[in-house]
Amino acid sequence: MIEVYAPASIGNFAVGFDALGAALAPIDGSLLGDVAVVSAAASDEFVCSGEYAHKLPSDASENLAYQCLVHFRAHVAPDMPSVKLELKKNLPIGSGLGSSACSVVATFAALDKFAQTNLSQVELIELMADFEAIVSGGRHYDNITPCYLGGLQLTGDLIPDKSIALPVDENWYYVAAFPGFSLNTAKARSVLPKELSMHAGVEFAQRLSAFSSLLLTQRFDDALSIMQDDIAEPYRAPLITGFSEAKANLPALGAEIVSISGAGPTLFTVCKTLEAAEKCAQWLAQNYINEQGFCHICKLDNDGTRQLTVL
Ligand SMILES: Nc1ncnc2c1ncn2[C@@H]1O[C@H](COP(=O)(O)OP(=O)(O)O)[C@@H](O)[C@H]1O
Ligand SMILES: N[C@@H](CCOP(=O)(O)O)C(=O)O
Repeated sequence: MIEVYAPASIGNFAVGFDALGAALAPIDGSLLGDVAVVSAAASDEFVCSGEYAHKLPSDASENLAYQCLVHFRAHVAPDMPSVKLELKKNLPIGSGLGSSACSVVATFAALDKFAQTNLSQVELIELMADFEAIVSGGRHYDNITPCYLGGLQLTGDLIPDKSIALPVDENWYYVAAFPGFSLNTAKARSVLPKELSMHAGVEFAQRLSAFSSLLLTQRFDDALSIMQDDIAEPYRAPLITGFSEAKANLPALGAEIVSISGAGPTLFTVCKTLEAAEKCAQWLAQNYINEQGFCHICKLDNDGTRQLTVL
């Protein structure tokens, strides 16, 4: 049996629409992500369990993890012995935490290990991105590569091997608050403008390249000072009840920045101290999340996707 965990991630990371993403590790040691378990069976079967399984279509053929298994058997490893695939769906759907990417990454990574197909990193990343694109309304790697590789990843087709890891200040804390309602990624992409002005395009390129260079040269405070999303946040904020209030209130509690995680409705902050992160988390618990929501103080998950059990 192979059991693989894939962590939640913050797509866009404010300055890198579709190009920057970070994997999350709650500091309380809990696992925030999906798990795929592959074991030998008499014939191929699929089971979806976990807290959010009931939010997914009951027909297995509509579950991305099952679709990954069907593709893997047909096109990657036709000789693989029959398997039982169990997806433990621990992340809410349409949350802005890279939920669909988590399922796809955990499943392909587990199947690759079980069948010993030894796909290259780039082959796996491409396969994973193909499947996430089925539901998200666009092909982007900013959940896939941080989820798979861990850390903060600058990512895309133009980038050698699809991804470059960027350093962050080890003192930074990330508060991720899921308000408890869903926002479909494809819908949140549909409200974005189809074109950027020349000015906006130049500014986006400047901001992302400066942010990356500042991180790479350890100028972390300077990087934070330009961490802002002018590309997606202005269009998506109206879709997220409470986001504008949070953005207005959290800086006074020590949030260096407040932005939307992925397509939302999860929001995230970057804080320089645990004390500030705790104050932000408390405010968010009282003012942003409902009974179905949750809030985690996190560091980056630098391990990315990993095996939990091998039997
Ligand atoms: N294993 C899966 N995990 C998440 N979503 C899935 C899965 N299988 C199918 N889906 C469907 O894909 C869509 C994912 O919605 P999306 O808003 O892209 O989620 P997220 O942003 O959380 O990844 C939903 O319609 C959901 O029913
Ligand atoms: N770059 C994408 C990220 C979507 O992340 P998700 O977690 O909401 O699926 C976008 O902004 O659309």
